[in-house]
Amino acid sequence: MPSVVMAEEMEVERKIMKKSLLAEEMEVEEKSAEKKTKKEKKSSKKTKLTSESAPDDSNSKSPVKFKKEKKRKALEIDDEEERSDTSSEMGEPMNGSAKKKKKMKFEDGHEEEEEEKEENPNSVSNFRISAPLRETLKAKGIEALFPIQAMTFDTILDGSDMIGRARTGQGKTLAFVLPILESLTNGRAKALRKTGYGKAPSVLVLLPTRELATQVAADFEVYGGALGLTCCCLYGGSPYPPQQNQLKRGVDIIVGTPGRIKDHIERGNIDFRSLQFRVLDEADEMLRMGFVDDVELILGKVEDSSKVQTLLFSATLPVWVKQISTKFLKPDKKTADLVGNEKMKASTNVRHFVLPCSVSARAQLIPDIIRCYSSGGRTIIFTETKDSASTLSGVLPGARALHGDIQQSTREVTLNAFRSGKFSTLVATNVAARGLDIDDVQLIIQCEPPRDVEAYIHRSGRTGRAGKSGVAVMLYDPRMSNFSRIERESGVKFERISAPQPSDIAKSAGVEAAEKINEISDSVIPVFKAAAEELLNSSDLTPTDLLAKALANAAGYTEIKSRSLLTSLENHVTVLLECGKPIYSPSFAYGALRRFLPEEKVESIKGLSLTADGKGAVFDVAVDDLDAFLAGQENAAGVSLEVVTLLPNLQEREPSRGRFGGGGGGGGGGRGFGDRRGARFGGGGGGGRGGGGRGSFSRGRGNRNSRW
Ligand SMILES: Nc1ncnc2c1ncn2[C@@H]1O[C@H](COP(=O)(O)OP(=O)(O)OP(=O)(O)O)[C@@H](O)[C@H]1O
Repeated sequence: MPSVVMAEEMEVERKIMKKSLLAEEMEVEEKSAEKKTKKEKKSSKKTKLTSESAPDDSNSKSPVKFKKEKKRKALEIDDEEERSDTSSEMGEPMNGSAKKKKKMKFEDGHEEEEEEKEENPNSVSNFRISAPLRETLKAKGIEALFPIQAMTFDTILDGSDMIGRARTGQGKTLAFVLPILESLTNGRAKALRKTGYGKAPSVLVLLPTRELATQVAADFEVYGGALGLTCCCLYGGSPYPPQQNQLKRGVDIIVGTPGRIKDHIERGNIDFRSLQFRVLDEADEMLRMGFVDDVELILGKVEDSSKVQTLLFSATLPVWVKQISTKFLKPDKKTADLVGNEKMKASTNVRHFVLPCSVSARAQLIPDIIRCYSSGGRTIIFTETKDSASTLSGVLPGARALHGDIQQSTREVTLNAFRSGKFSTLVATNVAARGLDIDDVQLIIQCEPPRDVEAYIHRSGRTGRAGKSGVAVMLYDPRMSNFSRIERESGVKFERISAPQPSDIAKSAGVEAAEKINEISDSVIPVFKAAAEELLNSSDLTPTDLLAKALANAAGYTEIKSRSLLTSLENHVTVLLECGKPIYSPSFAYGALRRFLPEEKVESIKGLSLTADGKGAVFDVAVDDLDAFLAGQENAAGVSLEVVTLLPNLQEREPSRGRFGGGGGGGGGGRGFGDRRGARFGGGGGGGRGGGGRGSFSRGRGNRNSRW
């Protein structure tokens, strides 16, 4: 699978932009402002750090700080339009050093370009990060901050409320963890932090799921632990006493889900009088899940919220969340938005595919998708319901399920086993959609288009993290689902693929089997030689054909089944019907078939779709019925049937009526039998399911986790 590679020139330009951004911040730190060139100042205007209102300068500000604020003020971009030019290039994490080209002149007069290493402006050493934290980052392989981290670090450390948004896998967690820890140990919050037995917490982090809470708490434990700070994780489904005891002994940081934290507040276990930071991670999901009342109640427990810094992070921030956030954040909050109004909201490190597949063919098809697209890494499969996660995990070899009905202790065991590579296919509901950061997840399969675009963005974002590449395949049943709204709202241009054919998969299995034969010790030859000679002498097949059968056997194949293009069913083929005149509707196509086929055969066809040029219809037929179909056409003048192995352009389905649109919805025209994996369907916008955005969010706790 080709990885997503960025053009070198873009890379260099991006790094220059990043440099100017950092230089902007460093200017405040050091008094070396004069060294900055005009060019840097100009390009630094691309900084997307925005302020909702002028920062309050009234508090004791050093001249240096004042200068910084003044400068920031000059950069303020208040209107959405200006924000929309947020550069995704800036949003891409980069590691190591930037490279620039240096011209070398040789004695004979010829010149050569040489790449010269330049210090990464986002290098950890360029930030106010103390030695123990620097060392811990280094031990984790982190030597430079990712863009969202570089953009928010000083702002948070200097005391501002902040909204942070960057695409999935770009390091939003450390974007709040690092400045909070520095503030508590060396910065503004140090003086106010409580110490000793029974200390009240300084930090509260709220997250939507237990798994995510555990993960973020682990980061606080690793990095905070290096600074002598303690953390406890509070989530439902686990016993109260250990959590109560930890709170009693005193902790610096509390991470958890709103329901359990609220319960602890009601039991009088948490004292928020010393709280200095509140973080809402995956804020939109938490509010959407019906936690809004709990969140409000919890945040409302802080007596003087003007003294507390509130930070809100997510890869998706629908407008309604931004509106709510005004309740929780101060008016002069800053925004670092690396997505902004850019069209592409999902990860740019992921290849996004869609594949037509009927519900009944899923279990057959998924193992082949994994074989073709997982590059030997881990796969997460998302289902819409808990039931289908359980069912699917039961039929997929070596897969395990994760959803809200599974006991918390089992959920933890499952996730740990997946993380540590004990099994490689996790079938999950949306409990695993947000935030989970698991190494080497190469492939995401979504069994059907999710209900909202945010779910698509977060699910597909479980791969392609921290600058690595990944693949997301979304299945859809052409008769039941439609992905045009997700395509439109996420900005993803899906690559249309059809099911990997068993023969393709068998071929690669054959290559693997042949490689393995070379690894087998010669010691087996004397033992098997007699049988081999006997086979050669008694068979009519050539030695090559016999060896091919032996390889098939070694790869576990006794026969090759075909798979249809429309519904991905085994032992089905896809057939193109033409009548010598336009086919305007599916019923017209059915009518044409009825002219020469008995009703039960017509009823047996699957996935009938009209071609985008309006001249044909395609459908899937059982291999056993194919002869009857082809023989029947002889008796129907003007009708022709042809087995196809590449999917033609199809008309976009009209979702509201559950039928196919007639007339010119196709776009692209022509039959377009292109590359099988890239076979494109008719374009056209299509209304999408229900259309429109979400107007409201649910309140109360009643509905959370109900489906997943
Ligand atoms: N500066 C860095 N250098 C290298 N790796 C990093 C850096 N910052 C974070 N990472 C790694 O990047 C991965 C993704 O980080 P993180 O989980 O914080 O992403 P995210 O933006 O919160 O994603 P999501 O939106 O899916 O929650 C993690 O494995 C993390 O350790």
